[in-house]
Amino acid sequence: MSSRTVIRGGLVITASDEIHADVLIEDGRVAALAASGTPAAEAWTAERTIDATGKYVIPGGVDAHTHMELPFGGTFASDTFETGTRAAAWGGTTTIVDFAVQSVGHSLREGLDAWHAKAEGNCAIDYGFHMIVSDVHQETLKEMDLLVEEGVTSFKQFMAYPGVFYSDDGQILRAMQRSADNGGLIMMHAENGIAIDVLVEQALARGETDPRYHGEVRKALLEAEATHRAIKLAQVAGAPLYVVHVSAMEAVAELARARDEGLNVFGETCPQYLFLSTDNLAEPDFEGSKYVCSTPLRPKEHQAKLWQGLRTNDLQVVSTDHCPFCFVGQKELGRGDFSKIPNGLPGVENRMDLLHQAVVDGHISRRRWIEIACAAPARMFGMYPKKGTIAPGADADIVIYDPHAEQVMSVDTHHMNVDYSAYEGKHVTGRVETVLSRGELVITEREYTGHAGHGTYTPRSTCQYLN
Ligand SMILES: NC(=O)NCCC(=O)O
Ligand SMILES: [Zn+2]
Ligand SMILES: [Zn+2]
Repeated sequence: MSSRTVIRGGLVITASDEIHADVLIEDGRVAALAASGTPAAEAWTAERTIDATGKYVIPGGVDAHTHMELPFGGTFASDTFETGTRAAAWGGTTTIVDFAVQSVGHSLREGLDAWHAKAEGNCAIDYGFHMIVSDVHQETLKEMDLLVEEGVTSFKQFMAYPGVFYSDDGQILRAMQRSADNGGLIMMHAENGIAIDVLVEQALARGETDPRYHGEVRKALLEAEATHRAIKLAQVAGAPLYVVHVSAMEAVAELARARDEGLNVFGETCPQYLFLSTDNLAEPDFEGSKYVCSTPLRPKEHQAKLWQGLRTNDLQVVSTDHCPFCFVGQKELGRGDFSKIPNGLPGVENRMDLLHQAVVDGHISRRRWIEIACAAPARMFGMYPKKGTIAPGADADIVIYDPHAEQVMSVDTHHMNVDYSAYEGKHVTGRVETVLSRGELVITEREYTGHAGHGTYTPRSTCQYLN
């Protein structure tokens, strides 16, 4: 028995088009689009009709950087796959790509299996995995080939966090050479962690223990240097490179230079770098700890260069790096020593709204909003056009978005499992009203109607964004 839904009267926005169209959904997929009011659209019959008059009809968001339940600094990110994917749906995101972790001394397979076990049966929306590679040796390199074949086509390496996730330049080069052969995409956490650890030690010895020193020791120049080094290593390996959570304007300049040379080098930034700054890190009474993440928040003047990079396509993707830790009991682990504050911010629920606010503020166009939040991440990580657009054959992952609704972001109203909002009190225009995931209603006129276990694992093809 086929099931049909029709969404009528909205403005359908994709990365390439804006059209007043009705959307026909059949068996979880987009079956057809037709201009609203035309005989073709009027002829459609369906079991369910959703009125989207005066609303936007947009692809569900694709958040390609989340860390549900990530072990970090002696604790775990506070959102589970159940709570985190539910919150994502509330915010108009219908696909996440989370990071499975290889621990040192263990195989990629063990890490991936553990992350499958955490996610399976618990997700409200679809999910895929990247693999964090912390221990590069011959077996790991062979396993990378197998993972690419089974749909885990991207690998994160860290130039930061010595002794935990860190890879040295030789390990990075070997993994890049492997990905040049097997089609994988290396995602780089680009900060010079060895130099940063020296600065951390020196700051603490001077008695500089407050959260704001986290931002001071993790210098923009050390992000730029690592970005430059990663680009050169990728060039030597003949591999593409995706730099995650870019926050420094000097790093954007490195990416822009590489792209001008025609290299397959890509960059992601996150809402926290676009909307927050070192002013937040400097908030008194340890409140600054709520804003500790790496790369760190930068002085406000970096924001204009990030917006510019998003407009010029020197940055292609905005993901959240959602990695929430509660203030009470988790961020507090770093009272008296900023280096012990677990790194990460909540945001999986806020991204689509914040980027719509960027449209309202004139930073980006509506289509660029959909490009950087839906289409580009889907293409970058091998899920397009199943995810990231509204077109015949695509999964019916669709958001009905009210562009005129006003909201105030707050811990009192959000759905993430964390005891603060990084955007507390921020007024934004626009709000998610209804969300469909593969044609099923997950949010219905601001009520949660989804369920854990609806979300399925999405194996991915290799990067679809290469020159
Ligand atoms: N970004 C951050 O502070 N925490 C999550 C781990 C990472 O992405 O480096
Ligand atoms: Zn990182
Ligand atoms: Zn991350």
